[in-house]
Amino acid sequence: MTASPLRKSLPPHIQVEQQPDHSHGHKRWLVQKFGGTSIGKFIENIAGTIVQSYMSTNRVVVVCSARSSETKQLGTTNRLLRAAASALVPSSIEFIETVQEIRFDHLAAAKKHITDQDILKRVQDEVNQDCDRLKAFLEAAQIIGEISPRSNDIIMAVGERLSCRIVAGLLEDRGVETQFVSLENVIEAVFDLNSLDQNFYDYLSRAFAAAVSKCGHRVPVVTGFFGPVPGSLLSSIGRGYTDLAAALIAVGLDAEELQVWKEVDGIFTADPRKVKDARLLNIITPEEASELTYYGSEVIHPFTMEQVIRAQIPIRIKNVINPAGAGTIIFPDQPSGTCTPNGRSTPPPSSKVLLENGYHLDLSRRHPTAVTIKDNVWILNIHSNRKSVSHGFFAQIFGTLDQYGIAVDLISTSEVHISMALGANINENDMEKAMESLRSIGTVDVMKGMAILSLVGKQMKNMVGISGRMFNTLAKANINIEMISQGASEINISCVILESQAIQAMNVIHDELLKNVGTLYED
Ligand SMILES: Nc1ncnc2c1ncn2[C@@H]1O[C@H](COP(=O)(O)OP(=O)(O)O)[C@@H](O)[C@H]1O
Ligand SMILES: N[C@@H](CC(=O)OP(=O)(O)O)C(=O)O
Repeated sequence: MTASPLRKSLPPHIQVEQQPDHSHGHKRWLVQKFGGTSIGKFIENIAGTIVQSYMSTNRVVVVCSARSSETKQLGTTNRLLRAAASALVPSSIEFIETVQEIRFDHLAAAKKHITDQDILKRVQDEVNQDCDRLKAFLEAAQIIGEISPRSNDIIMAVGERLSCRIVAGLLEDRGVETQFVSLENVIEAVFDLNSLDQNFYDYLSRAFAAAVSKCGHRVPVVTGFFGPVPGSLLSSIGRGYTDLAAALIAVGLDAEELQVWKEVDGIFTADPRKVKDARLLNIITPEEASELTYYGSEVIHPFTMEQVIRAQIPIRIKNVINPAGAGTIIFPDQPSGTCTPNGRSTPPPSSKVLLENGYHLDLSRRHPTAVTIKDNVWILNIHSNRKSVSHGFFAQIFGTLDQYGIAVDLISTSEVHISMALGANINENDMEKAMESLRSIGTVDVMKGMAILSLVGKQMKNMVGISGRMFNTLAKANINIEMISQGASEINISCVILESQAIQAMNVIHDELLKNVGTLYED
C-alpha cells in the first residue's frame, strides 16, 4: 500500500546513487519518526501497517514522541511540564493528580489496542513502574523545593518512555519483534554549553547509532528524548526535539531515508487548515523548510534539516492517515557533483522534474514557495532619548533582552529607533522587567496581538517586484502593515500585521502569488 521509501521512490532523475550495504541482511536502514498526536490517534495505522509495510525492503527504526491523545497542547509533554511546575508549589498535590492522568491515559491506550494478555500485562507493569518513579521524583523535588533544568528534562523524558512502551507493545501484539531503546543515558562524554557544535552532533549520531545497532533483528523502538544536553534539552534544542533525535540516528546509521510521519500530507504552500486551496509541495529545499518552520509552519524541527542534509539523506514528510501518499521530500540544493562529509555525490534533478515542481533549472523556484503565519507576536518599539547617535544603543537593548531570555524574530531600525517583533511564549514578568530597564535609554512601547506574515521562496532575492506585489496585495485587502523586514534572509520577505487579520492576509497572498503558479509566472 505504501509508496516504496527511499531514494528508490524518487523520480529516477533525483535518485541518489546506491551506497554499499553496511547493514545486516543486506537491507538499508530506514528511520521513521512518529509525532505525538499521530501516536495518540493513529497508533493502529502505525503498528498495524506503516512500520510493517517497510520491513521487507528495509531495517526499520521507530522513533517516538510523547503521546498526545487530542492536541499537542493537551499532550503528555505539556502535562509533565505542568506537573514539574506544580511540584514546586509547597504542599500542592496537583502534580500527583497529573501523574495519575498520565498513567491512566497510557494504561487505557494499552488496554484498547493490545489484545495479547501477556504483552498487555508487561506493558501495564512498565507504565506503572515509570509513573511510580516519576511520582517519587516529583515528591523529592517538592521536598527540596527545586527543579533544575536537568531535572525538568528527566521529568519530560517520561513522556517518550511511556509512548515507546505502548508502541513497542502494540507492534509485538501484531507480530513484530521489538526492542525498547532509551537514549536517556547514551551520552557518556561531558559537554559544556560552548561545545554545542558539529562535533557534539557527530558524537550524538555515533552514540545513538551504536545503541540502535545493538537490537539485532528486532525493530528498535527508540525514545525521541535524549540527554543530557548542555543547557538542557528543553532550552538548547527546544520542543520538537524528537525530529532531531531521529535525524541523528539516520545520520549515524547512514540510513536510506528519514521519514517524519505526521497528520498532514506533507509541506503545503500554506497551512492547509487555514487556506483551502493550499497545494502540496512535492519537493522543497532544506532552507525553505527551515524558514517555514521558524516562521510558524512547524512541520519539522529546524535543527533536523542541517544534520540530515549534510549526510545527503533525504527527509520525507508523510501522513499517518494517508500512508500511500508520496509526501514532501526535502531535497538539498547541491550543485552537481558536490561531495558531502560521507563522500556521496548527488546528481541534480532533471529539468523536467524541476519544472513540474515549480523550480527553474536549479533548485530555485521561479515563484514564491509558500506563505506562513506566526501568531502571538509582540512588537517592541524603542525610541532613543539621546540627542546624538550612540553606538551603545543597540548593545544595551540586546544585552537587556538577552538577560531576560527574550528572543527577537524580526527587526527594523533607524539610527535612533528600533522595532522588534518578539516571538511567542513571552513571559509577561520578564517582559515588564526588560521594559523597565530599557526605559533608561528611551521611550518604550509594546503592541500585543500581532502576527508575522512571511513569504518564503528560494529565489526571492532575484524576483524583481515580488515585495511590491506582496504589499500591494495586502493594501488592496485593507490589511495594515505595522513593520516590514526584508532582506535579512534572501529567501524570506516578512511583515508584521494584526493577528486578527492574519488568516485573511494569508489567503489573499496565497490567491495572488501562490495559487496558480503555472500561469502567474510563466514567461
Ligand atoms: N505549510 C504547511 N504545510 C503543512 N502543514 C502546515 C503548514 N503550516 C502549518 N501546518 C500545520 O502543521 C501541522 C503539523 O502536523 P501535525 O501532525 O499536526 O504535527 P505534530 O507532528 O507536531 O503533531 C498540521 O496540522 C498543519 O496544519
Ligand atoms: N514530546 C516533545 C517532543 C516532540 O518532538 O514532539 P512532536 O514530535 O509531537 O512535535 C514535545 O512535545 O516537544
